[in-house]
Amino acid sequence: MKAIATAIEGVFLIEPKVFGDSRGFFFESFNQRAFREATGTQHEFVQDNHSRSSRGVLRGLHYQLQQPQGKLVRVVRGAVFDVAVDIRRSSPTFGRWVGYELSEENQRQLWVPPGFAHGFVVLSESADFLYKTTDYYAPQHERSIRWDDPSIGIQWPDAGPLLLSGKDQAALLLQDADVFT
Ligand SMILES: Cc1cn([C@H]2C[C@H](O)[C@@H](COP(=O)(O)OP(=O)(O)O[C@H]3O[C@@H](C)C(=O)[C@@H](O)[C@H]3O)O2)c(=O)[nH]c1=O
Repeated sequence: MKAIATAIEGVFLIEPKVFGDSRGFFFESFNQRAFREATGTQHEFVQDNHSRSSRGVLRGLHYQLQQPQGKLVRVVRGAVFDVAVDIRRSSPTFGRWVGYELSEENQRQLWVPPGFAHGFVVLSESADFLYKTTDYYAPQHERSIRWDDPSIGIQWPDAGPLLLSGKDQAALLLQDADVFT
């Protein structure tokens, strides 16, 4: 696998080594030793999640204020534009975002460390989104920042009419949200 540094330190775009042959393909979708070496971290993953969404579904921007989760995310069907926003107040990149298309075709993964808000929008008819997390789901600590917060200025690609959960429609602006120190 190849871990490509992004504009935000600690966030990596990961390209697995894919072995194609006449039967199809094979790749290691997660290898703890390779992941730790590539990212320089010692994280342990404790939960795997799978969501399915249709075109225009936007989930985000989510984080857990306590029990913050690092997330290793990928798409096994369809395509999404996936975004990580640095919400660590003391970080030199506080409020900055990076975004990448992750798809069934490019088989890319994004490593979103703890301390970031995360979200994605679905670009294909449907998308199956898989991710590993470094801490357990803790709904009482869940928070959501507005996907269109002008102070963050994420340049979302056009995905047609958007569909958000009630929770995400009621999300806060970054300036009003509790974030990490
Ligand atoms: C995230 C999560 C949800 N749930 C339940 C709660 C709820 O009834 C249902 C749907 O939850 P949500 O609406 O929060 O799902 P969703 O909007 O997909 O939330 C996810 O969005 C992406 C962007 C992330 O980064 C994730 O960490 C997570 O916050 O699933 C769990 O049981 N465990 C979990 O880990």
